[in-house]
Amino acid sequence: MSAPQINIKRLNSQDAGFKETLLSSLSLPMGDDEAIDLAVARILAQVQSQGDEALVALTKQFDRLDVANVSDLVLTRAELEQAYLDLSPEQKNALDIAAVRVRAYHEVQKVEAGCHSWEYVEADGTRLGQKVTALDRVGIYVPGGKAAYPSSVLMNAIPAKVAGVKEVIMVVPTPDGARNPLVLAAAWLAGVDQVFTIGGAQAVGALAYGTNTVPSVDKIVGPGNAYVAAAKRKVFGTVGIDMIAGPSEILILCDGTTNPDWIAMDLFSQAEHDELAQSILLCPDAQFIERVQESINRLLPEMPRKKVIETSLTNRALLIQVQDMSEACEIANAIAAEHLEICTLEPRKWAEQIRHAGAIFMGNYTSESLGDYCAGPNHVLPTARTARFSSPLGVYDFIKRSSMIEVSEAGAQTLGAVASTLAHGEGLQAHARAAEMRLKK
Ligand SMILES: NC(=O)c1ccc[n+]([C@@H]2O[C@H](COP(=O)([O-])OP(=O)(O)OC[C@H]3O[C@@H](n4cnc5c(N)ncnc54)[C@H](O)[C@@H]3O)[C@@H](O)[C@H]2O)c1
Ligand SMILES: N[C@H](CO)Cc1c[nH]c[nH+]1
Ligand SMILES: [Zn+2]
Repeated sequence: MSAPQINIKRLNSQDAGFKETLLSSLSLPMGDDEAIDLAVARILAQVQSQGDEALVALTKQFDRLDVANVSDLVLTRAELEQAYLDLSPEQKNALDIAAVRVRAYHEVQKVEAGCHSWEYVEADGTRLGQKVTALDRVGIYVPGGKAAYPSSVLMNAIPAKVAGVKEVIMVVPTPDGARNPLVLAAAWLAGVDQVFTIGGAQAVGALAYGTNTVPSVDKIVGPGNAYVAAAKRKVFGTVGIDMIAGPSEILILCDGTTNPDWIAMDLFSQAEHDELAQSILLCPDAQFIERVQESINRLLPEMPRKKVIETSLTNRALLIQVQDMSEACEIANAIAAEHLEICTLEPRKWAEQIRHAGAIFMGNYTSESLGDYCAGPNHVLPTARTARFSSPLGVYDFIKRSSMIEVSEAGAQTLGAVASTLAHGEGLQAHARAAEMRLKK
């Protein structure tokens, strides 16, 4: 019996109106849905006014977890450690290796991405510089509605700890009370300081405003669904946020030299996250696109998450025939995908033409899924075309900079004259006088 045909939208870059059709098929940034916005505003107000009591009620309502007291939503460090100790040797080893690799990458990032203080001294002795300090306390949101994400625990907590954040507070929903042992173990391994089993907008509200039990934080990071995204947008200003990371995306550029089964499975790998996830293939070879479609049809029925994958592929995926690889790169820059795989003979050559992508995976052996778990770079990445202006979560998200200025007596003479002239020009006499008073008579 032949495999059922999965209906995936086909486009050709030569079609009339291709660019418009493509752009209108891409994901929109999350958090713009009016009904969700309203629901989230109510939840945040409830958390702000009722604190712990609201957390208990909302966790019962949305996660079907009925606890008598908010203390039942707290996980102790001992529980986290026990979860780690109870892992199978294989799981422990995999988690350890992933944590070591993620830490190593972010240690290098801390040095190379300018996450250190610096200063220089001018000829007259004036010192100027930048002081870098880690945030005091951050909240990490670990999604848990449709799947459990131990890898996201590592990706959020490790860079925070590498940056020097003293307190990392984690929230993770446990629908129906189901705690994922790998999530708890990852929290222990990454050095998370406190964990609360709460999720959604109520968890974001608790971290932003604080309750008697949940401490308020300075910044909230981590991906989540539309409720989490809307809540993060709303609390921004009270606390910092990293970005609004939406449903997963993968864009594959392939010259037709890769095993089509590999391409099909890589498309599945992001589609299986969410019905709203988006998988796109750009390829100049029409016959190869047919072979990928055949692989999809044959491989999908054996996937445990085939329902989610099929919905995502039929509603959101695109198989696009392009003129050549150069055009594929141009289109990839317009899409600005979260994950970009370049499955070609000369991946580095094409990567040079890419300006916009959250993460670029080069070569046939670099499946995106390696990056999700253990390559080392962060898997929390900009989605919905925001890679045009934002970057992966990193050590730099957990630090801030203060400008340092120490003007010498000699420096005050030259700078004082300049400041005085400009201040008078702005009509700000006190500014001028403050500079002039320091001038030698
Ligand atoms: N970019 C990344 O790094 C990354 C990593 C992992 C997951 N993801 C994405 O994160 C998302 C995770 O979503 P999820 O749903 O699995 O978990 P989630 O933890 O983000 O959301 C679950 C919470 O949503 C709230 N909620 C659900 N329905 C609600 C309703 N009707 N009203 C109010 N609140 C409601 C509940 O409080 C629940 O605890 C997926 O889109 C996935 O693709 C992204
Ligand atoms: N691909 C997700 C980010 O879009 C991250 C992830 C976690 N686990 C598996 N995948
Ligand atoms: Zn993934």
